[in-house]
Amino acid sequence: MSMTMSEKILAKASQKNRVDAGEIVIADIDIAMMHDLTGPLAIESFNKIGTEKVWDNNKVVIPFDHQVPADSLTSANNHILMREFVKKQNIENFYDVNEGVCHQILPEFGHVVPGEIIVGADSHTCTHGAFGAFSTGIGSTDMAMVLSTGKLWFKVPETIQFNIEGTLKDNVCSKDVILKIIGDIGADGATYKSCEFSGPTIKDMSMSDRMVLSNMAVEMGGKTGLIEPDEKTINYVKKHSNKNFRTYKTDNDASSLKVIDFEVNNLEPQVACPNNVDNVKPVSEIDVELDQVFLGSCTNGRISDLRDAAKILKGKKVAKNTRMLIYPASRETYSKALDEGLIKIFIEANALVMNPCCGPCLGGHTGLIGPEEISLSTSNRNFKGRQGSPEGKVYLCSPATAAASAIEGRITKPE
Ligand SMILES: CC(C)[C@H](C(=O)O)[C@@H](O)C(=O)O
Ligand code: SF4
Repeated sequence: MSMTMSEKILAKASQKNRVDAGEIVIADIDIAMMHDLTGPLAIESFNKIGTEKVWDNNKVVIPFDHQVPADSLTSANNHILMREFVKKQNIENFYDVNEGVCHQILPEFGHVVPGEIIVGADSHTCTHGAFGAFSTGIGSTDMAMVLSTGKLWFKVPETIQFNIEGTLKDNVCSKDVILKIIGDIGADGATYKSCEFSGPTIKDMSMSDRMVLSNMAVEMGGKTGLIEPDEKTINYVKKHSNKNFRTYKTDNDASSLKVIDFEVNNLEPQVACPNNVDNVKPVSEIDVELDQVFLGSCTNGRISDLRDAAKILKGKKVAKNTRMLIYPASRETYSKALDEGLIKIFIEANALVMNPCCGPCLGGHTGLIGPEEISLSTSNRNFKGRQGSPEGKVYLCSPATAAASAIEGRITKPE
């Protein structure tokens, strides 16, 4: 009987031959991730449940990334609480303040493989759908139940498949594709749907470009953001992980499947304007002066993103009245950027290169914007107050648009 990729993975995880959209299942969890901001609450709830040991200390992954290194006594105390938990529970997959953004380091360290169920106490856990895993964000109290039992209930989602065709023009990136999709269908256009990205344009994309699409599935309400594994997926996963895995694909005649077609041959670079992710316009329609440009985050802080930006910034300078902050998404990304001479290009352009972490993305650590300031950002959210002051404004774009705009000091088409 025909099923979607999500249905197949949830059926396997709940030991069933078949599940249907709308059905409630109790699934075995393969990976549970919590970070320095959501971990403390999950641990508090876990302690209330009273279970002595986590269900499987090899399946729990704990990265520190939101407030690293500690920027206040509160975050220092959170870190201490979590390090103690790591020790007591004998959690080997612990990544302290030096490693980088959770959604980047999970695949880098081989925790992500196709066909598994991954839950994270962070909404952008949908990023790992790019590897064909059913991966989704959950709350801290749900995480406490997972830590305690290794299981979680899910309502099986229906699927919207975004079938993307066409060749992207130079300097048009996967970020522009996902911004266009969200602009068209709206911030609630895929609420509780399993979003699936497919078609020839996706086949041509690298794993990092695919991660950008999956990462932003939640910004249109998606439960997850899947991409059918292919040779590129398998090569990446085999390089990073020694886990066994199985791949799944959606049957074209699955009854809960809806397909939406997109053609991207003539797509222009896109920008999401304040204060909503679906307030999307082509970059050529916007003319705004910038106080800050942020290149980084789990959406666009990977090595390919830094390369895209460096190509444009090479030999140029960031505009005088604009500051550019660059946060490589992980230590590995930082190290590659060093080897490839990208960091030198950034420093010579007068950009500020920071440590791998979430940075200004959620306005809770470094690089906040003040009242009336305007930020252009390669991250995924731009609601009021997201990067600091509620009177500040955030525009979202691709790394190429960010780099070109930093040089001009205003939102500019990358050329
Ligand atoms: C802190 C965390 C709960 C939050 C999330 O879940 O997404 C953050 O990562 C974000 O991007 O807003
Ligand atoms: S980089 Fe931003 S979106 Fe991603 S996990 Fe960190 S705060 Fe959330």
